Amino acid sequence: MARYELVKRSVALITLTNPPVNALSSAVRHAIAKSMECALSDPKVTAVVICGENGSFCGGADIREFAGPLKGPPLVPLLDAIEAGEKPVVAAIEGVALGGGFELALVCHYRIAHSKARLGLPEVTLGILPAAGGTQRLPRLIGISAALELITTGRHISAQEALKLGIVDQVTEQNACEVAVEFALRAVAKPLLSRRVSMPCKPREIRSAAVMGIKRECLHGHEQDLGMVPSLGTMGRGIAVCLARVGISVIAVESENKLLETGRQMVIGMLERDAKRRGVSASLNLLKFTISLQDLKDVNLVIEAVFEDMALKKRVFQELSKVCRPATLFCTNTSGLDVDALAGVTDRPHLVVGMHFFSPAHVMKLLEVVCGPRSSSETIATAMSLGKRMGKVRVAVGNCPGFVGNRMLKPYIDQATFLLEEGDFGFAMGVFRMSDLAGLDVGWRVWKESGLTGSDVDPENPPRRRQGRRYCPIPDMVCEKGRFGQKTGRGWYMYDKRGGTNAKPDPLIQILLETYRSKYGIQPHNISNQEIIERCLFALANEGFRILEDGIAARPEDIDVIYLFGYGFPRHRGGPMFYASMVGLERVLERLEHYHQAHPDVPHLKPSPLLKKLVACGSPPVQKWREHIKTMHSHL
Ligand SMILES: CCC[C@H](O)CC(=O)SCCNC(=O)CCNC(=O)[C@H](O)C(C)(C)COP(=O)([O-])OP(=O)([O-])OC[C@H]1O[C@@H](n2cnc3c(N)ncnc32)[C@H](O)[C@@H]1OP(=O)([O-])[O-]
Repeated sequence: MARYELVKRSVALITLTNPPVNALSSAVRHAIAKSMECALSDPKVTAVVICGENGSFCGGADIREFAGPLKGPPLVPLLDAIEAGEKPVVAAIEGVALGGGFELALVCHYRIAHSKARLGLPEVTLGILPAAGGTQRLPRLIGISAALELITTGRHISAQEALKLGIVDQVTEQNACEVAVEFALRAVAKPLLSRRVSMPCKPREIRSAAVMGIKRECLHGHEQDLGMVPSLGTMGRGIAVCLARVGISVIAVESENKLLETGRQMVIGMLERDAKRRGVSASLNLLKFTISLQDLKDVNLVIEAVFEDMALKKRVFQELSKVCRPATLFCTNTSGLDVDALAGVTDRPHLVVGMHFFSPAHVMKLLEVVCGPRSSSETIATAMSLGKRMGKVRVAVGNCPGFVGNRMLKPYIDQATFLLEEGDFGFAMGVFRMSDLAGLDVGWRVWKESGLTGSDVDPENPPRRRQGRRYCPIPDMVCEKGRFGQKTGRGWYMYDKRGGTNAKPDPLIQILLETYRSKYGIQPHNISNQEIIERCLFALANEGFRILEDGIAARPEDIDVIYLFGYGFPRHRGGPMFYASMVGLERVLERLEHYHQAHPDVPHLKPSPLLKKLVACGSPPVQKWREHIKTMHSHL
């Protein structure tokens, strides 16, 4: 029922022989157990390959034995023992690996599939669930949502899809068994721990990383030849410094020699100042600067920090897929773009993750690690552990526009814009100062991309409303005047120079406001500090409740950490969610209801269902909110 032979002098080849589909009958299970015992105890054997006779790996539990009592060794402990063994086991999958056959492949440390192979967990079609570890191992390998889809539909997938999902390590057109034997020989010296799918996920050790950025100016004109245009922008420089100062070798990518030299000097200067301050020597020998993407072929990980433009980022990842080794992790430093859409253009979606650094990256503590639906647990664990090594406060978040921090910022800024006043709440800076610092053009571009403003939008039809809700066009008007904030020396405030930080009220903004109000017949009235605080901060927390409901953040404390470390939320207030609990959820709900009634065209003021639910449950303390949240993100 299984043939055992030694090939290439050191590989134990176990061939299942139970026609027609090598199902796991009691005799087959018995033969596998005996063969594994031989392989693990024979010192000549350094690796094992399991395959099936006649071009079929294994069709699963033997349906013909379903009616009778269980005989022979049970499958689960047998599979656990294969996974736990100290010699690498490679599955050579030809034909089918279904049900228990797929589960057998999942306990092997590596999986090689023939291009025509099909894999799946069809148990649901028989009215049962996978019972030999598939429901546990598959989600660990490819994430809950992808695994759940396969388990609940029973769908068979092709070898190519299995490769994309990260289920198999290699697809071959040749004899899968022969390829697997060669693969097994190469796997002999490698550590097995991270290959055991059922074991807790271990992060990879990152020794070398590449950081690449593209300046906005490079967006147009050169885009056809991406290999030539990468350039180390502000974020890229900060990230390179963070990596080098913790002992990781860094290749920083620039687009041309002139930019390369400027970038090199800036990074070296930053590292030297940092080392002096800390009383250590600067790790300059870890840095390499290049204008060739080919130099990235051997790095463990790439952090892409190009200009925030989806088309551009996609092209970068397509190029990286061609250049880098298949095992290289790809991280995108984006402040809100769809990480999964980027993963989708690569040849390794499971190795793609978001790393949202905050500017300046070598100073700001916060790092949002954005888990795409296809990011593998190992990829996320590696990004989290790399962030830890870089001294960051890491928060794993889900993938949605703006993730956690920037998604919550939108209703907060909206309220401030509607009010056009500053609150005095103890924030490191008010909304308008913060917007000037971040750059007003950033939000303007996002609004244009989402069709809220721009040349295609008629601002008067209807006025002050867009996409069925209230819209304040004043920020657009400020941007149209070329006032992008501190970097242009003018924004909501005026500054002594470009890049200056000394903000003064600008009479021109006052004139703009007055003209605007008179055009639309708006009678300005006094707004109390209390209303300013309530509308801004309760809208902020309200979005936080929605984020919890959507499973984008795992717990309210994570949201608070993001706001404390990334957005200057006053420490003594504990973060927006803790603040809401201190004010009292009932009060927050009552005020939001009040403001939503007064402004029914502002959906962000509508109390979230989770807030209502928590109030209905007697307003439990923050640490108990999790018990009331239905949606849990697979990776958080
Ligand atoms: C602890 C348990 C854990 C586990 O989670 C539970 C399971 O694995 S549940 C199991 C999960 N697995 C499944 O649900 C797989 C169900 N099987 C299939 O989907 C298709 O048969 C397969 C795709 C394999 C081949 O399709 P195709 O090329 O169109 O060919 P075909 O359809 O004409 O079949 C050819 C011959 O193979 C025979 N046979 C097939 N499977 C088994 C089996 N498991 N056993 C025995 N025999 C099996 C079939 O009866 C037929 O025999 P015959 O004497 O010539 O009449």
